[in-house]
Amino acid sequence: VVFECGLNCVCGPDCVNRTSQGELKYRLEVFRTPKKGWAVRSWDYIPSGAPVCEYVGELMKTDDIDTATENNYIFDIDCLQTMKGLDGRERRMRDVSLPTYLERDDKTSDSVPEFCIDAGSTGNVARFINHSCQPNLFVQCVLSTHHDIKLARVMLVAADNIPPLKELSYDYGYALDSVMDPDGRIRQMTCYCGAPGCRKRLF
Ligand SMILES: C[S@@+](CC[C@H](N)C(=O)[O-])C[C@H]1O[C@@H](n2cnc3c(N)ncnc32)[C@H](O)[C@@H]1O
Repeated sequence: VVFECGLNCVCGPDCVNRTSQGELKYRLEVFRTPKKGWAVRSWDYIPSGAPVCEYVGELMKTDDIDTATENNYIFDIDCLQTMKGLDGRERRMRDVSLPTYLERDDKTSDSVPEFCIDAGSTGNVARFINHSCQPNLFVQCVLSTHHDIKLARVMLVAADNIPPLKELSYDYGYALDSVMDPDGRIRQMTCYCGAPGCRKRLF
């Protein structure tokens, strides 16, 4: 998690610890793909490590999402699960020692994200960024005005130097067979990311 200055800090908007805040720095274009619907690319070169855009939408309790209606624009705020190694977006933190308040325990209440961002009816360009099994963006949780990790802001950050017009993508982080329809049947979605090591399915 990145801690940035925010509304409660006495520094101003020019503070260097507000890297992910402010306007979009790159000219992003939404374009149509043959198999994945809409997608996003940048007209500008994006250097590795640069924050590209925030995933913006309506903050919702995950339990309040209507699962009967298809909505492709839900982003689970799974920073806590990722850090605790609870089937989060990536399991890279598993062998890293965590602060005691994050130590893994058996409480199942923390095993699923409590909140999500629903960009179905309102959002920004981030809602059109597709999944790739070999992505050029990564998900970075950011805390600024508060320190509640369950409500962290979600930034998409360049994982590589990205040349102009290359499609932007991040790993949606689904475990295979983890998505069910309202009747409890496993849903599957074919992945068309085209990466050499493609897992062939989003979920
Ligand atoms: C957040 S939206 C991304 C924008 C979407 N392509 C659109 O046209 O609005 C997520 C949806 O895009 C599609 N999608 C994203 N990445 C994909 C991929 N690698 N292969 C196939 N479909 C993908 C799936 O339909 C997915 O549910």
